[in-house]
Amino acid sequence: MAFELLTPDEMTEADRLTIGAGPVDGIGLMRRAGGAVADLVLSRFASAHPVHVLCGPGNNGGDGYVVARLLVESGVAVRLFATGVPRAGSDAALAAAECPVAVEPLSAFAPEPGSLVVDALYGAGLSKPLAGEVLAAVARTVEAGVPVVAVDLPSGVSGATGEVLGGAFKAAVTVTFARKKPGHLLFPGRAHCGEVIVADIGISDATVVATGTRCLENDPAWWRPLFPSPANDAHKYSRGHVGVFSGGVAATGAARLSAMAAARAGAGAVTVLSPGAALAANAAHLTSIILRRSDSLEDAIAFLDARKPAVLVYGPGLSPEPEVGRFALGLMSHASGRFGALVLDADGITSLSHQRAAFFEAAKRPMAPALVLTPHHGEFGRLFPDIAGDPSLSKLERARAAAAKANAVIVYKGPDTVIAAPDGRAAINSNGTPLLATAGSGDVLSGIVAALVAQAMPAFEAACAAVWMHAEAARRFGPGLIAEDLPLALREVVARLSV
Ligand SMILES: NC(=O)C1=CN([C@@H]2O[C@H](COP(=O)(O)OP(=O)(O)OC[C@H]3O[C@@H](n4cnc5c(N)ncnc54)[C@H](O)[C@@H]3O)[C@@H](O)[C@H]2O)[C@@H](O)CC1
Ligand SMILES: Nc1ncnc2c1ncn2[C@@H]1O[C@H](COP(=O)(O)OP(=O)(O)O)[C@@H](O)[C@H]1O
Ligand SMILES: [K+]
Repeated sequence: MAFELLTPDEMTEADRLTIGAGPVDGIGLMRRAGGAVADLVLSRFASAHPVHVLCGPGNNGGDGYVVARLLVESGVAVRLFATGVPRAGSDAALAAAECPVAVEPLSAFAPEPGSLVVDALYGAGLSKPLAGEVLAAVARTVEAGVPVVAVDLPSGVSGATGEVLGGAFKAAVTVTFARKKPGHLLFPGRAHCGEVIVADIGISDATVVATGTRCLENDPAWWRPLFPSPANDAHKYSRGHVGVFSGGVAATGAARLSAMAAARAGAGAVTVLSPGAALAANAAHLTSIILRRSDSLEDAIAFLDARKPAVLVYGPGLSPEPEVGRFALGLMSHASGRFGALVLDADGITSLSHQRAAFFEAAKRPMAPALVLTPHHGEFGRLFPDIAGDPSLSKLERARAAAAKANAVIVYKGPDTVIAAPDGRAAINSNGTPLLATAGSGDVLSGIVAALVAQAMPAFEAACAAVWMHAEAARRFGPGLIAEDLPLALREVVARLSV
C-alpha cells in the first residue's frame, strides 16, 4: 500500500533503516532522489532555458547538486545558486564535489524569462522561518512568474504540519521521495506544492511500515474491501437503519439532507425523529424516509426499543443550547446499548461545549455507543478549546488529540479534512473541492457516515469513505452544486464503489 504518509522524522527513520540494511548508502539515496527530479525536469520542462538550481546547506541541497550535474550531463544549460555550504564529509558535500557547475551566491539569483527554478534549498530539515536572501529569492521567483520544481517540499513548507514558515515557493510540481508527507496534503502547504509526484528511491514498503506511521492519505484502495454491499437476502432493516433527529419547525431541512444522504449511501431504512411542532413541515417533504414524532428522551428511547436503529445522527438543525447537549448525554447514558453508534454534528457538538467534562466522561464508559464527531473548524474549537488553542499542534495532531480525548472518530472538516481514530490511526483527505463550501453539505456528510456505520463498516473506515464519497459526489455534479444535489449525486459514486 502506497498511501502511508511519512512525517520528516519518520522519513529520516526510513532513510536510516534503508541505509542500515544496505546495499544502498546515503549518497546512493541522494543520487536516486536527484535523478528522479532531473528526469522530471527533462520530461516536463524540456524547453526550459536555463535551469536555475537553488541549493541549501543540507541534504535537500545535496539533491540539488545531483540534479544540476545530471542536467548538465544531459546538455541542459544550468546555473547553480547556493546558500550555505554542505557540512564537510556529508552526503551533500559529496554531491557538491561531484557537481561540475560553478556555484554562485544565492544573492545573485535572478530568474530569467523562459527559465525554470529547481528549489533544493530546504526540505525535511526546515527548522525556522525563511528570511533574508532566501525570502528575497522566493519573492523574485514569484515576481518573474517562472515555474518551480520543488525537491521534496517547496522550501518554507513544513513537511510535518503544512505550515508556511516565513514564506514559501509555489511549485508547479513537487517531487518527493518514498511517500507523501502530511505537509503535502495539509493547507496552506498543499496550495504551494502543485502536482505532487512520489519517486521510488528504493525505500521498501516494509521499511515504511517499520517507521510506525499510522497516517494514510484517504483513498478507496485501502477501505474499499470494507465497503458494504447488501446480502442477497437482505431486508430493509438488516441493510442498516439510521435515525436522524430533526430541529424545530423553522430548522427541519438539515435533518432531511442528512436522512436523504443516509438513504442514498445504502441505509435500508431511515427515520426522521421530529418534534411534534415540526411534523407537518417534515411530512410535507418526506416520501421514502420514515417520520416519527419524538419530543423527549423517553420518545427517543421508545423508538430505539421498537425500531432498533443501528446509528443515530444528532445535531443538524438543532440549537447550540445546553439542553441539546444534555439530550445527547442522555442518549449516551440512558439509551446506551440500544443502538450502535452516534454521529454528532453541528449543534450536537456545539451544545456539548457546555458540558465538556461530562461528555468526555460519558464517551469513555464501556457501554457508550461508538462515536463519530464531524466538526468544522469553529465547532472543533468550541468542544476542544485547549487542543484548538495549542499553536504547536498541526491539524493532524489536533484531530488525533481530540479523538483520544473524546474516545471518538473525529472528522475535522475543511479543505483538508482529517479523520482520526482514538487508537491513533489517521487519514488526510485529498479529493476535497470548494464546491462543498455550500450550506448544508456538512449535514449530508453526517448522513453518509451514519449509513456506512449502520451497514457495519467500522467507524474509522466509514468516516474516511464518507468524506471521500462526499467530495467525489460534488466533483461529479460540478459547478452549481447545492447540498440538495449531493444525495442523488452519491448514486454514481456508490455504484462505482460497489462493482
Ligand atoms: N531522508 C531521506 O530518506 C532522504 C532525504 N533526502 C533529502 O534530504 C532532505 C532533508 O535533508 P536535511 O535533513 O539535511 O534537511 P534540509 O536540507 O531540508 O535542511 C537542513 C539544513 O538547512 C538549515 N535550515 C533549515 N531551515 C532553514 C531556514 N529557514 N533558514 C536557514 N537555514 C535553514 C538547517 O539548519 C540545516 O543546515 C530531504 O528533504 C530530501 O530532499 C534525499 O537525499 C533522499 C533520501
Ligand atoms: N474549500 C473546501 N474544499 C473542500 N471541502 C470543503 C471546503 N469548504 C468546505 N468543505 C467541506 O464541506 C462541508 C461543509 O460542512 P459544514 O461546514 O458543516 O457546513 P454546513 O453546516 O453548512 O452543512 C465539510 O465536509 C467540509 O469539509
Ligand atoms: K525544497
